Amino acid sequence: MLLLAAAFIVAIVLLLYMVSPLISPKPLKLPGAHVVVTGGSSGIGKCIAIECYKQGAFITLIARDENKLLQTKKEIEKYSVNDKQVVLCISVDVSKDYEQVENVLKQAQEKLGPVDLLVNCAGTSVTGKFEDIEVNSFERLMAVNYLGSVYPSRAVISTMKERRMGRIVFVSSQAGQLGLFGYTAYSPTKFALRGLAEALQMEVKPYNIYVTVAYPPDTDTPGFAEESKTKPLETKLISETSSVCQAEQVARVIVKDAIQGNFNSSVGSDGYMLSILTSGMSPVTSITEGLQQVVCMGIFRIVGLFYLGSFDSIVRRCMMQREKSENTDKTE
Ligand SMILES: NC(=O)C1=CN([C@@H]2O[C@H](COP(=O)(O)OP(=O)(O)OC[C@H]3O[C@@H](n4cnc5c(N)ncnc54)[C@H](OP(=O)(O)O)[C@@H]3O)[C@@H](O)[C@H]2O)C=CC1
Ligand SMILES: CCCCCCCCCCCCCCCC(=O)[C@@H](N)CO
Repeated sequence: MLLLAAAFIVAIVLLLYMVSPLISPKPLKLPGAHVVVTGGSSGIGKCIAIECYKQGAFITLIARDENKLLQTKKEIEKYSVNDKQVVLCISVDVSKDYEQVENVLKQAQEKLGPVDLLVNCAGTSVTGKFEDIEVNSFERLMAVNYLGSVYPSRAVISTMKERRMGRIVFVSSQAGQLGLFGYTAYSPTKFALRGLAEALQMEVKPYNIYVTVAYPPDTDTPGFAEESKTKPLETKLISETSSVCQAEQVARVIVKDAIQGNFNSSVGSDGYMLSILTSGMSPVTSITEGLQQVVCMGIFRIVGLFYLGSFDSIVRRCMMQREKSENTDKTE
């Protein structure tokens, strides 16, 4: 009986591997490709641009601050691998006006050709307790992190469909896979990207277009330094569960997954577990990935419950500490 079951499983796995070419895309060739990186003037976006440039791509950087853009352009150009390579800078707010975004992307495509890979990395964060976060921050974060990824993607998708090729990356966050203390304004914007990515991927797969969602952990960047200035103690302690990554490392993983057309992109062992655990009904891009999800999801849920328990106890401890110090303040 056991033997029969084992034989059955082996047969299924073999069958799956036989159909695997149907679901695994052909890798994108970066040499000569046009890569657009929003948020390309700083942090993770900058490192993604450098990584692609090192592999021979032509780059368009998009961000608001012109000086930062020019400075980054110079920095990237140090890594050129041939003398034809170009770094184009475009100063625009990706979250304000769709027509403006569409226009600048049209200009970029006139100069450097149709976009082969769009990386939506422009984003920002605000942390704090729900009642302390200003109401307009909820709107602003949704505009920058979510709509700021919708607009550039919407502007390039028709050409990608016509060419029957293209890659789109959405940079979400581990905070887009689980909700944590302090991230009531930020997390929903990153969860939203996942919904967008799943729906879009189903639409464009027959056109040979592949979508990647990246879920980076805390990463050492100017944005992270800014965020840390006002982060609640709870958020800090919870985040310390996993260590801070280098932007170069995160960028390398994202570029590799985008080239391969992987739907999911994660860094580190926590990232791996979270991605398996939260894979839900997301598309699968390799048989091995699917099998890992089937086998590990239950076990990782158990691991996750322990993490959640420790997060709850951090929150409770901080609350008691605060109440205690408020009481001593009163009696003094
Ligand atoms: N660092 C981290 O710990 C993590 C970051 N992430 C995500 O990765 C992405 C990059 O983060 P990080 O490298 O830390 O960020 P940085 O703050 O270092 O860089 C953000 C980039 O986005 C640009 N940008 C911001 N707002 C806009 C806008 N409205 N229009 C156009 N460009 C804009 C900035 O340029 P300018 O201000 O000139 O416009 C800058 O180039 C974000 O989406 C973030 O949420 C995810 C997980 C962890
Ligand atoms: C099996 C389950 C394992 C669970 C492990 C959970 C670890 C949680 C740590 C979360 C850190 C939050 C990252 C947010 C980063 C971010 O987006 C901001 N820094 C942006 O600036």
